[in-house]
Amino acid sequence: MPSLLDLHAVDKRFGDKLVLNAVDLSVPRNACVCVLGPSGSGKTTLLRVIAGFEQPDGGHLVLDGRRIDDVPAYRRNIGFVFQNFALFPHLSVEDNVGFGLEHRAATPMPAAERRDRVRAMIELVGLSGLERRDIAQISGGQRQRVALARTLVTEPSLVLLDEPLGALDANLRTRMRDELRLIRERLGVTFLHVTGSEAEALAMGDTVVVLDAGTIAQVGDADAVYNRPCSPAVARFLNCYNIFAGRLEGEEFVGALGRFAARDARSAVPRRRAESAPAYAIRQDRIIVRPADAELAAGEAGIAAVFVASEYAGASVLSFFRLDDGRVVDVEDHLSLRAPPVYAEKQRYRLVWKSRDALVFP
Ligand SMILES: Nc1ncnc2c1ncn2[C@@H]1O[C@H](COP(=O)(O)OP(=O)(O)OP(=O)(O)O)[C@@H](O)[C@H]1O
Repeated sequence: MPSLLDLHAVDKRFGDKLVLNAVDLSVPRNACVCVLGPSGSGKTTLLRVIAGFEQPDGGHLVLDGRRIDDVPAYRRNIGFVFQNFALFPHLSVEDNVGFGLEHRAATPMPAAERRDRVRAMIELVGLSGLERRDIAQISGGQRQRVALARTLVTEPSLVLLDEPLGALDANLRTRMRDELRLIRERLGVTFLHVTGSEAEALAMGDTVVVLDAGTIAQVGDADAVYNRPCSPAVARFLNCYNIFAGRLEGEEFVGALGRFAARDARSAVPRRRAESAPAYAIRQDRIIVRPADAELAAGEAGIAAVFVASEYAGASVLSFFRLDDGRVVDVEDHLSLRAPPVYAEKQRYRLVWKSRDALVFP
């Protein structure tokens, strides 16, 4: 089936700065595509260009088989959910949700039909009973739902969400992630969601797109992006890899940490970015902590390090080890797999991993 939205070589400049650089992107119908990128990578600009709030400086956009470059924002049938929700504080929940319908550019809708649509949408996002409340009298999570309902009630073909969970506290964010997914699936609408949170992108995206300084660095499902980041930069955004610099010498990766076999490491990493320096990456949860004098088995690599501290992170414990050159290596122990680790402070250990679990970026 043809995609709902296609961007072809889209550029956007602000002054001298190329903020979007030849962006090619396909958004399938009835899917959630999450764009993950650090602050300043161009996520909001990408959404604003798609919505029609900004004009691209190059390339073109196709929505539902139709070029939309010259279509004004209000006629694109694209919804936008802003990070700060942008609700009207002096209006009730119901009036906020109804606002979009009331001010439609096309023919006005009869009042009774409008009311039914608003009520149905309020029910869908789980806010029945709060219709008459002012925005100031509801919680952050409820405001989030109002913002979503206000966008969805106009039946857009595509909904753009700009860090929609960024204003919520951590607990609520996790709950709303599931809620958003369920609502999207129920309506069969397409979401293009941008976020700086790798957890959010991996949990919500049927497709995850990694944006690095205005360029698409990788596109894949969550599993592919998480397990096979295509560059050190992507691995860094994922926040779950220890990354070491060095160079490839024959079948070994050589760096300040020593020499590691790269032959059976997963060195066939796709598409090396021309500007990225060689690197060796090992996921935090692939490292096993052994006594300092433990021997390495065949196919294993390891380094000596001193335990510094641990911190609980919900279902896992993150432990920090200092290497001889001062750098810190993070080790993650999933509590579903192992008992909580007990490491002695300032004690020396050997951090061990299977060479084949390492990623080598030549
Ligand atoms: N209207 C503008 N005029 C000039 N520069 C801009 C404008 N809007 C954005 N920029 C610049 O473009 C770059 C990308 O900004 P953008 O807001 O798209 O990034 P982002 O990935 O959404 O960041 P964040 O996660 O911090 O919101 C930044 O360097 C920003 O300063």
